[in-house]
Amino acid sequence: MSGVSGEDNDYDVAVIGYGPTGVTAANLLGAMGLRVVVLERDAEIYTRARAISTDEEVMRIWQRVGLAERLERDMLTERPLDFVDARGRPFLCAHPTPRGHGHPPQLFIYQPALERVLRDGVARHPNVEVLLRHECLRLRQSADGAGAGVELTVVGTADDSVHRLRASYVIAADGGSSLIRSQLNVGYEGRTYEDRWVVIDTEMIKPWPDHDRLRFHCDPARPAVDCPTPLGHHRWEFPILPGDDETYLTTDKAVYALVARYGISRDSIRILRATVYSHHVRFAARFRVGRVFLAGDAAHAMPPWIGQGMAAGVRDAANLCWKLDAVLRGELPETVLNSYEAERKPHVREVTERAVFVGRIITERRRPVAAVRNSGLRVLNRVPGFGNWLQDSNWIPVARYATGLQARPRTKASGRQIPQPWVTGPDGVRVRLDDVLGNRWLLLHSGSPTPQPAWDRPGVPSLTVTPAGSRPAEGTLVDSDGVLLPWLARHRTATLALRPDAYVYAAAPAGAQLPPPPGGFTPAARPTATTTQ
Ligand SMILES: O=C(O)CCc1cccc(O)c1
Repeated sequence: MSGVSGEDNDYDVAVIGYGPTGVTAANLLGAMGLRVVVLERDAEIYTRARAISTDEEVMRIWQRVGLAERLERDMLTERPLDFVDARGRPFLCAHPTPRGHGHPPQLFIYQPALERVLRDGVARHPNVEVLLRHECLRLRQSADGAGAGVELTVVGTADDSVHRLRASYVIAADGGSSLIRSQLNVGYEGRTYEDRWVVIDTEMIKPWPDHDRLRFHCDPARPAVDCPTPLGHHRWEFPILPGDDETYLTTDKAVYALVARYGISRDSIRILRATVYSHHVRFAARFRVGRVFLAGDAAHAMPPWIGQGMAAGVRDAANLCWKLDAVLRGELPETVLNSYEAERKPHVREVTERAVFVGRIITERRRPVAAVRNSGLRVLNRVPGFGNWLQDSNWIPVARYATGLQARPRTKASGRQIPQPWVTGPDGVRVRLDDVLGNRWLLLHSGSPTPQPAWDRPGVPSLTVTPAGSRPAEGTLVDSDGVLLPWLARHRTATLALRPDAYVYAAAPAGAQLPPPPGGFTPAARPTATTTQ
């Protein structure tokens, strides 16, 4: 399969780091037909992986590369979440409800299994070359203009071979201690928490009561995370307190002593690994240096309390990859790549602030404050719907871009991602919305479409949403679940210009003209739908 560039050792995109961010980028870029090289220092999937959850928006991204259904088979859904006091009594309970992205709202994962499926997904793309045990020693960017790109000096650590590769762009997804970020001299400001945590992955041998719900044990003496993870696993996390012997705490003996407090014995779990981690709040000073983009933990780090660290990296990959594809194909000017940081950084900051806030609730060590917390939240929790409100509207901040790649003037719909209900496509088949949208620019109308001459070009198809019960027809999609038309009405919109990531670029009320497309916009026609599960 040929990509945009042609020469051997000459790639459209080099992805450095093959964790969840890198492997998602490789899947997205691979599906776009670009010529990609992935460089990964390690020989195997990292078994001491950290993430244990993901969410519906991230599943929507993996749906785009045809992997959501397969991944979900290895995930746990519909698991409630309790904050419990030192005696195990819940004071705050939440059962996540969907936000309308077409997937379960919260899914627990076993990261090594997830990465295996994502890597197998990359193997579908002969245009993606994966070089394990290869490290990028040096990057050199050549000046803009014809032939501009990045030269990578790469060492194969198996045989110390040195290679020179070229790529038009680089995605550095090489983790929190990113060598690429250091090479670029980009700061990584923020803080690292004093308390380190021992993170324990176990295999469940015999279930115990409440083994299948996420519980934050908000015990001021020693808080703990106790979380079901799929494929027969269970995760525990405990802080290392002043006076603890860190090395001892990772031994089986110490771990069994820690979990014994929750009635768990050697008959219930087998310890797979216990690793010590620090929590950080950090942001790269810049997400872009010329043709190199920092993504995932290389760009930002947050504490784990709302299960969003990995998700943030996957969102980075999704935001960046379609823009790189458009620029490489000459469909959009290079300047749109600045919108990556403009869109991602504010959202990551907001999510990080939320994680910090929730962490404060969980890890409160002052007994009197913890007592007030418990009784106050217990009262609030009895207010009907509070738990769900917490999950729905305030738990994980929704990405709504205030700046970035969107038209002016902004409308109520601008910068939002359209929900993803099930719809009936033109061929009468019931599918998720994105499978009809097909990862491309598209105009979506309700009612009788107002002609939009500024958008009239082959690469921007139009679809009209018709009410549930309508007959499927060419150029329409039936809002069979009754979600899209009310959403458009609520956002005072009759026509939307959607970006390939299903975010709203521009919106107009009935009879009005959309603002024009971005400058230099020359989209090529794409196939009708690109994703099948
Ligand atoms: O502590 C962790 O590692 C993550 C805990 C977590 C997982 C999923 C959702 C959530 O709110 C927290």
